[in-house]
Amino acid sequence: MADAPDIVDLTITNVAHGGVFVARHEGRVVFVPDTLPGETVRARLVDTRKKSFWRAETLEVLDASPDRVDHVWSSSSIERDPRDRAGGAEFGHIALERQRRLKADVLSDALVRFGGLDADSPLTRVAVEPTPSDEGGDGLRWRTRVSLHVDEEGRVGPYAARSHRVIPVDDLPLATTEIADAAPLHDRLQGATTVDVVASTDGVLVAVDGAASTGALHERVGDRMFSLEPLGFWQVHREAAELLSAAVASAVDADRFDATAPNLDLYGGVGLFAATLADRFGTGIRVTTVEAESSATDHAAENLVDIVGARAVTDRVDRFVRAIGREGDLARYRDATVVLDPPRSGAGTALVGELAALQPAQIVYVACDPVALARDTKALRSSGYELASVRAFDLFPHTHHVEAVAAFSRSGDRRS
Ligand SMILES: C[S@@+](CC[C@H](N)C(=O)[O-])C[C@H]1O[C@@H](n2cnc3c(N)ncnc32)[C@H](O)[C@@H]1O
Repeated sequence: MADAPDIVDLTITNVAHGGVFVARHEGRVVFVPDTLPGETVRARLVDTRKKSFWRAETLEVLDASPDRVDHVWSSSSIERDPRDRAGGAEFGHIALERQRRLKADVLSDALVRFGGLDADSPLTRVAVEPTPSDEGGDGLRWRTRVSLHVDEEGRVGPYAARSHRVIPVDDLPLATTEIADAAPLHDRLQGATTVDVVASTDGVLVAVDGAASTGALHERVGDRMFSLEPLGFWQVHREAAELLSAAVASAVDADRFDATAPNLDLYGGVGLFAATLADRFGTGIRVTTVEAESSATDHAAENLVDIVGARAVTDRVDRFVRAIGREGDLARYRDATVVLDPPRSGAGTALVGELAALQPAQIVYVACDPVALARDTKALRSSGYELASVRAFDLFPHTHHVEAVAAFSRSGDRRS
């Protein structure tokens, strides 16, 4: 068989999960970055090993979408050789409004294809909401955490998309101004491998190879201060913690909330959503945060000290939930509210099934991956839960990422 030609002209038909777009070449799906539906691009086929799909890189736009704009980060521009385009702003060439519609399409499509929802269900028609300050804004200067890499010559920068090649850059336009100013973009850090730059209420911290100059950082959400490890998990957009906390608070159905039930904040980090529940329903509530990192749990215990019935547990969520099941004390959980905020891979079908077996009154799922949310939605729906609401937020402008908050209630329960 003759080799396929390297360079092809492709017409883009759709957006796919993961920040790439879909074209077809000789009947085969080709995933292409740096483009938009409706565009025709000249592209180089770069991965043709798989039978089911190939990958290509965009070299030139032959017929541009009206939603194409100059890239917000010149270091990622299509004018550059694909190998030299900085990663991390893969939607930066798209008008913000259109970025949000594309993210909504990916979420809707996932809920239908993997979540089993009807295509015409109103629950699949989710609008991706901007944060208050990004409304009408440019979607820049929001990142409070940036991880950079150092190459063998000591140059500091982000990786190129889908690569471990360090790209030296002059600016970090998605990062807050303090971070962009503090990042050692022009230094030579020979022998180092990573640089993390973190902005918190304590100022900006620059950590080379994970070495932080402080024991803890602090973040404010409303009237609450949270302490956390310098490089520990915290929501990345400067408005994310406040916005997600409000979204979780309003996703919880007050009629189903029982302050005396063993309520859970799973994948709890330093206790953000346990505090959300207490701020909405009073500091007399019972709530347990479960988190795998013991250092985060220590901070959670400190952060939740005013909540009389709060407990912070270090455990893997799957082990914790399985242990409840083994204890046979399931009845206590029938009145519980569960908030869960798993990492990108989602909670997983097995854990979701075990959680559903506890039959909590309601589950609020905070998701940073639409497909993982959709798969877990399917598992919850087949274990006796109904999807009651979904909201989505543009907490990662100019990237393909989207955050969603989904509320589930036990099927057959009636609101009182
Ligand atoms: C997306 S973060 C959410 C943290 C917290 N809800 C917040 O908003 O700040 C996910 C958290 O889950 C923790 N984690 C990851 N896998 C876990 C597991 N299997 N069991 C318990 N915690 C886990 C991580 O350490 C991280 O703190």
